[in-house]
Amino acid sequence: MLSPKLLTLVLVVQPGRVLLGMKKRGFGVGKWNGFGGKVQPGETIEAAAKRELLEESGLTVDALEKIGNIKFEFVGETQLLDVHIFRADTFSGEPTESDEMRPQWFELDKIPFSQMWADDILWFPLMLQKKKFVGYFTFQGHDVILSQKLEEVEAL
Ligand SMILES: CCc1c(NC2CC2)nc(N)nc1N1CCCCC1
Repeated sequence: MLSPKLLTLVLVVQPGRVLLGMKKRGFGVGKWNGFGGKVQPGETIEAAAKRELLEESGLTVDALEKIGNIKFEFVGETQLLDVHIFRADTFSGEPTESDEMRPQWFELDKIPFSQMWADDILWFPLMLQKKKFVGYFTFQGHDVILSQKLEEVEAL
């Protein structure tokens, strides 16, 4: 079995709103999502999360809070995706469009879940309540969830 592919995802949250990016190319193009991507060899997961956030949104963060870990299996593919999810409540800089992402603030009652990965509507409420969670999703293609496990945890 291949080792899981490590990925990062950062949600920047301010009172009453969350920053999402419209993915302009590559994996998940056309979806709103947090900011993230691959962990490079020799890089910590947290350093990768900060790097990807800066590259994709122009924002710099001091503190990232580990809030979730979700593993994704796609039927017919051997590589598991292992997404480490972080929340940032403070940042510096201005959200800036990049080659990858077009950032936009969304009020918490207007999150565009129909244009996001199908898992997001399930764990966003936990993230917004500052709960910690672990999950395992089996997808058929990119849109159909065949099985899911999502549980709150005391610590990650
Ligand atoms: C792992 C894919 C994925 C996802 N679920 C997909 C159906 C499996 N959900 C959300 N929000 N972000 C995801 N990535 C965050 C890290 C960068 C790549 C996209």
